[in-house]
Amino acid sequence: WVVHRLTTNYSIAKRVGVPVVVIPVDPESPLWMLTSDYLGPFIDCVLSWIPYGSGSFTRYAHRGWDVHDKAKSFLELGDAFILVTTGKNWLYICNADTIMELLQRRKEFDRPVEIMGPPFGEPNMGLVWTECIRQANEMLDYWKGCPDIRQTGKDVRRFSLHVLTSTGFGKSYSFDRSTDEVSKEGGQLTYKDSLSLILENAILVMLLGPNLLTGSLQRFLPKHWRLVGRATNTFKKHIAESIKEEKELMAEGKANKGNFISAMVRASEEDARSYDPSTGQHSHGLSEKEIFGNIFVFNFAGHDSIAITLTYVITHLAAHPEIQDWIAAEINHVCKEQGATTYRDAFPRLRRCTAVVYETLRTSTPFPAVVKTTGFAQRSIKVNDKNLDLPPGMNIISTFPSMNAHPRHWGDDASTWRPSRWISTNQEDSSSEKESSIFDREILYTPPRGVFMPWSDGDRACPGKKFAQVELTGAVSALFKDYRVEPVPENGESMESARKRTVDVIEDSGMVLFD
Ligand code: HEM
Repeated sequence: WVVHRLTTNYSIAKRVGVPVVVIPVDPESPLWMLTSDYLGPFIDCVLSWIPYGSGSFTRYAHRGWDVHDKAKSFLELGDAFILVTTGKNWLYICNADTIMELLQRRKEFDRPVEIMGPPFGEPNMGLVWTECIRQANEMLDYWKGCPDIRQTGKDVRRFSLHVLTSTGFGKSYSFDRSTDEVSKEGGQLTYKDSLSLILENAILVMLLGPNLLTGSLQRFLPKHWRLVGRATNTFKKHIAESIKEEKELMAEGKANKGNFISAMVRASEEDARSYDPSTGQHSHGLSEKEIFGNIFVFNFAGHDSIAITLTYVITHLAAHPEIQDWIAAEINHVCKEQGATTYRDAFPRLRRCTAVVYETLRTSTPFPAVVKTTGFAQRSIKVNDKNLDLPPGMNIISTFPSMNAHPRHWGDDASTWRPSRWISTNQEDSSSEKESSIFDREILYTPPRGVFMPWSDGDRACPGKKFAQVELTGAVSALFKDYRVEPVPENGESMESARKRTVDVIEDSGMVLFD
């Protein structure tokens, strides 16, 4: 079967006219997804003893291979190549124009799965800013009490969860770690506990589905799965109550609560009142199930993405004390000397802090690719001057880590983490600018369209882009205003070698399905 699939897919791929690489597995198979993290290193080890070891299997069979490979494959094979697997054929693209075209021709190259984004308006950004500064300061207070911090991951996830519960649901929690051990056995789960359990077990929830976890067969499931089922039920109840409250406020003509769920309920109610004269149809607004789905997507998409990026930011900064001083000078100027602390005053001026976030997303992006499909039809796409005819059922991958590391766009030091590449200084010295400091004349670089897209682009781009920029810039400014981070040296190790080890840890990091 494997040989039959591979030869069929290979002959289809060959006709497209770009280089072809073959791997004898299906990266989309659930079995391979669950086992590849464990089997991958073992297979690598076995294959390294035979001549085939340096070939395509070890290089391309792991999920997230492009995170480590960066631009190498594209420098060797050109801007497009096809990975033939026992499942689909995957066309990998590292070309800004082609990627933009793919994202814009949405009707032809849709996403394999449809999901809808909730509203992310500018009015909510002040709330995001206030909450992320508060959470970052409380996280800092907690860290100040620790002799050294061996693991930031858990704390940063807590930070990100709290920003979501506050902005999404109007529930503000203190960072306090002593409330970690809530009674999850018999007692009532809070909104935060249930959301946290769902997010930590999101793969389980998606694989088994909420119906199985909460239905009549629930009592036959393992204890932990039952707890996740209980969390799913409780979460739904909290959302239902919140929707009801918001509708009552609306009916009484009262102001909304200023969080995402209320924004979504109101947008949905307005939509339900609208009438489309061209079709003669009234819109139905969003059902409770759809609002629940949107809230889940909002939380799922906004949780780990922030936690992963902030973890990388802190780790990069630990290896680069000079950049900590560079951003501290800006934070000092904007927040202390100029007294700008609000979203409107401070965020647009903290360009160096944003540059640190962008440079981290460039070198260690949490979303390595956007996947499109040709669907049921034959499509064509241009890569440089060549038109490629693509067969139905082919996946097309725009690989961000490769684009982000390509010397064509980022120069010879593309693989170096250097936030200053994002900042230029306006040299003009008009009379009104004489008083202004260097910080006020700095400009944040905007790369050409299609070159830097951690949030994707086009009409299916991340709706949380601004949310993420505000939250991450706010967190960096709060954490590094008065404090510095440095690696903890191991026995007898110099600080220089500890910093080098920190960079190695980043280089060695990658994607895993479970931790
Ligand atoms: C550094 C942080 C983030 C990055 C790099 C990021 C990146 C992305 C990307 C690349 C997509 C498109 C995925 C695809 O097309 O397959 C996406 C979708 C999405 N993101 Fe983000 N995101 C971030 C933070 C957030 C935050 C904070 C939120 C919400 C608070 C959020 C909400 C969403 C939602 C709801 C979608 C799905 C949109 C849809 O289906 O139309 N994201 N994100």
